[in-house]
Amino acid sequence: MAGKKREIQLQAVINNQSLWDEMLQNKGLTVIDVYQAWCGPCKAMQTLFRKLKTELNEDEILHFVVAEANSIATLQPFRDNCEPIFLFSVNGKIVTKIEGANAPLVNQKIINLINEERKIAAGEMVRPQYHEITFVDSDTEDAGEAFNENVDQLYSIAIIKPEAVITGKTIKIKEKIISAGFVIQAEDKRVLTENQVRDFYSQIADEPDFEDFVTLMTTGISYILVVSQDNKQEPPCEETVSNPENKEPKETSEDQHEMATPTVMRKKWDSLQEYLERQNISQFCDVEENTTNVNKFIDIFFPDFKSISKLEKTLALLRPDLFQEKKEDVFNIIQDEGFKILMQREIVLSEEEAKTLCKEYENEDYFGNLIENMTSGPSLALVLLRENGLQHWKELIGPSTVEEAKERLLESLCIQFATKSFPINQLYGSDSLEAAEMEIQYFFPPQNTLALIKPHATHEQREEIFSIIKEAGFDITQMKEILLTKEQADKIYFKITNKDFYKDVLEILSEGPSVVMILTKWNAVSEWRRLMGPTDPEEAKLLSPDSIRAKFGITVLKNCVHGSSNIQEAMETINRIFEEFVPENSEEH
Ligand SMILES: Nc1ncnc2c1ncn2[C@@H]1O[C@H](COP(=O)(O)OP(=O)(O)OP(=O)(O)O)[C@@H](O)[C@H]1O
Repeated sequence: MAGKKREIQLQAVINNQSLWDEMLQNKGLTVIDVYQAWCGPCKAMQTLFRKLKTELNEDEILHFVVAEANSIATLQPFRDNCEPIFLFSVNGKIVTKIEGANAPLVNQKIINLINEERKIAAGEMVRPQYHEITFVDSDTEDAGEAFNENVDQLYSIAIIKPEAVITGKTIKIKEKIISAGFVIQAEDKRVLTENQVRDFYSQIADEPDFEDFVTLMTTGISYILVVSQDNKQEPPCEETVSNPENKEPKETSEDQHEMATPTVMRKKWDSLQEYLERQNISQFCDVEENTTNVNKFIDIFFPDFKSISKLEKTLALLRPDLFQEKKEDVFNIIQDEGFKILMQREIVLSEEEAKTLCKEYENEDYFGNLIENMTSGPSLALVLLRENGLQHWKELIGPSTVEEAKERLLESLCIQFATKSFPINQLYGSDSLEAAEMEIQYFFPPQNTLALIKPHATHEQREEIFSIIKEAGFDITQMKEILLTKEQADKIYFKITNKDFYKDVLEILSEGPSVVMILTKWNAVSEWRRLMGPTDPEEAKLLSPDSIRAKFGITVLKNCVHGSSNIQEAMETINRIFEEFVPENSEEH
């Protein structure tokens, strides 16, 4: 069989360089599943490929192949890669790659590229100038950067139209988007210019009432969202629809209530457009998913977006001696180098943790002393953020041992902060983006809290609170707008239902819909309480003038927001209000 191209079910097997070169002659899109001989092609994705093959029905321009990394010279950089890799070749050029069996991402990429091919074939679009990607060996020093190139996040642009904004549907639409596992990466509200409308809606420019449509779109505020698939969250496989009969959206309050129920889930691999259509809300929100157009509109609406999305997080650690003696010096350097400290935490490492962190030195004479030193007092763990942050921190701190730094990097922080008794770099930085993610999860495990924006908060105040939440680094993991009946309110305020003032709390809550959210980040419960400020807005104004209650609270009852008091209460209320929610964090299972 070696050297022969063989059709197995839907994927051709490429197992030598000449078959690879031959494959590059394919017209249209070829999806290449790069596999390792020892583990075989990715079985989990076969179902997706089969589905797409049938649904798209494009035998001439859609091909699937499996290629064995070790036997093809071009694929050498991927040898021994543990994760599956999917390459996308268009007319013989590898235009992009996705690491990991991320079905929604792969699905969307294929649909986008095939849609482009169809448009090109129909003369509706000129073939873009593809930038062919280069493969970098994951063992090389550039691994961090290479990984960054590989993270092929797929974005969509969604425009919530003025008629939806003015009739108060914005939050409900955003709530649906978030509940389905999409992530709103950026948003802006503005009155679109005529040119922007014409550009975004160029495909319907020939329709007879287009000019009226342009007028409508330019006479009120629209919301523009950049939405991505949440890579971490697999949407549920099966669709559960709370009320399948209700196909026609209505403008009534009943409709609003229907839209607020979060029980309609995204089908596996739905695109944002498909999802909104199935939710009967696509008439309020238009979506652009074509990669080329999305990039263009991101540049127009969010010119800083790309530089922001290049920001990298890394874990940094100041070992005990350095933390005690020179913390300020290190902080000054961190600031001067343009890093933002996202989180920081003092931690006394257990022996086991120190041994895991210092595993690379376990055969050295000094290993015992090293572990003793590492466990002797608090270390400081930091999460740093900066463009190219991971690599930059590694370069700053230098090699992991003083001996090595003396040989080749005298200007490194390793030398600057070296002590006679300690042969190891007093500073640590993650080795790769994957390692950084795991280490950050370890040192800063995410926690969930339940947050509420009370009905009296105005639309503008709500928006400002969302900005404060984002700015503070929370993820809004779930969100719904609901009228809190007594039954619902009891689930949140179960600890105060016997208080005299509880009837007043219920009255305040009955004045209109509240926004209920699950906020997620390290230390979420106390962080959210800190952002809220003291219960009484008057006290908040004195003690915490920047807090939400100081800014927007009116009275103790109308204090704008609520948050769980402790982790236990957060877990209980989240379970009661978001019954379908399964926390990712083991601490909360
Ligand atoms: N003495 C009071 N009189 C009137 N309303 C009160 C009083 N104490 C609390 N409340 C209202 O009840 C809500 C819940 O009370 P709780 O004792 O749980 O307050 P909290 O933990 O300080 O704040 P929250 O739980 O809202 O974050 C408060 O946010 C406030 O609106």
